[in-house]
Parts: sequence; structure tokens; C-alpha cells
Amino acid sequence: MKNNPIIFVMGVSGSGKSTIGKLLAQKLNLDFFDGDDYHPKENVEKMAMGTPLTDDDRKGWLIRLNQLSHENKETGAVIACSALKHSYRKLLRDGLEEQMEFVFLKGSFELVSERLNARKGHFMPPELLRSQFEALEIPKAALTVSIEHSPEMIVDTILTKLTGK
Ligand SMILES: Nc1ncnc2c1ncn2[C@@H]1O[C@H](COP(=O)(O)OP(=O)(O)OP(=O)(O)O)[C@@H](O)[C@H]1O
Ligand SMILES: O=C(O)[C@H](O)[C@@H](O)[C@H](O)[C@H](O)CO
Repeated sequence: MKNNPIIFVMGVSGSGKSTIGKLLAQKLNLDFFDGDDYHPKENVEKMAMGTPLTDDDRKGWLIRLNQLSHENKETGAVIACSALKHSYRKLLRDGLEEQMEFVFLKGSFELVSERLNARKGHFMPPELLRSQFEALEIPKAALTVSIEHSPEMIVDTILTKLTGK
């Protein structure tokens, strides 16, 4: 595994970024940050109203998460962030190429939809899921795991793959 890794757990809304990210951070004894907490108020309001974010809406937020990564450069961290497009991942990685890992949570529209419909108390409406899949550009270099298994199994798979690197 890379030294002091900055691990971005990425995927569409409801793919399990927060659930998996927290557990992974615990196992690696790293701090966990949820990208959702760094959206400006306008972005959260927009999503809550059922409008997908644009590239422009996401830009400042991605820059902030790149800064956050730099702030945690010495220790490493786990960060949950949708990171849907290649250009977003390039921005997130800027200046930290050596330390950064992307873990992609891969799942079908149907499965994620089921989980989102069952989730309570979150601002993101399930109706936005289609637009999340439309925006998603599948990462080629990411460590990819299927979300069909339990969170514990998924994290074990990630750890095995990470430590084998
Ligand atoms: N592997 C799993 N098996 C079963 N349920 C899961 C799994 N991973 C996550 N969940 C559940 O699915 C829902 C979505 O997970 P979570 O909130 O972690 O996704 P997210 O990608 O962080 O979403 P968002 O980006 O919208 O914040 C939650 O209710 C969570 O408990
Ligand atoms: O890029 C985006 O459209 C956003 O980051 C969303 O994915 C949300 O932040 C989150 O996933 C909602 O819960």
C-alpha cells in the first residue's frame, strides 16, 4: 500500500461511500471525511429540490476536497466523494498523484435504487439517481469492488487489494 494514502471512496449517490468509507478508515486507523459535508449550501439545496449539479456547481467543491487532501497529506485519510467524471478525479488528485487511491463502488441502478429508497433522513432524493448514472464515467485505474456483498466483506476485499499493491 502507498504511504499515508489518501483514499477516495467514489461512486453514485447511495452506492455506499459513507458506510464503506467510515469502516475502511477505522480499519486503517485513518481519519474519515464525508464529501457531502463540504458542499456549499446552494448545492445541497439544489439537490434536495431534485436538480442535478452541473460541472460548474461541483468545481469549487472539488477544489475544496483537493485542499482537504493536501491538509491530510502527512497522515493520510479516507474521503467519500462521488467523483463521477475523469476531469473531477484529475482535479481531486492534483499535486497528490503518488498518494492517492480511488476505490470505486460498483453496482447496478436497480440495487442502488433499492438502497436509496430504503434510506431515511438524507437530503439526496432517489429521483436523482438516473442523472448520477448518466454523469458517471467508469474509472479505469480505480480499485473496483462490487457493492453486492456486506459492508464488512467489501472492506475486507478493499484491504486485500490495497495491501497487495
Ligand atoms: N454493502 C451494503 N449492503 C447493504 N446496505 C448497504 C451497503 N452499503 C450501504 N448500504 C446502505 O445503503 C444506503 C446508502 O449508503 P450510503 O449512505 O453509505 O451511500 P453514499 O454513497 O454515501 O450515499 P450519498 O452519496 O448519497 O451520501 C444506506 O442506507 C446504507 O446503510
Ligand atoms: O456529484 C454529485 O452529484 C454529488 O456529490 C452527489 O453525488 C452528492 O454529494 C451525494 O452523493 C448525495 O448524497
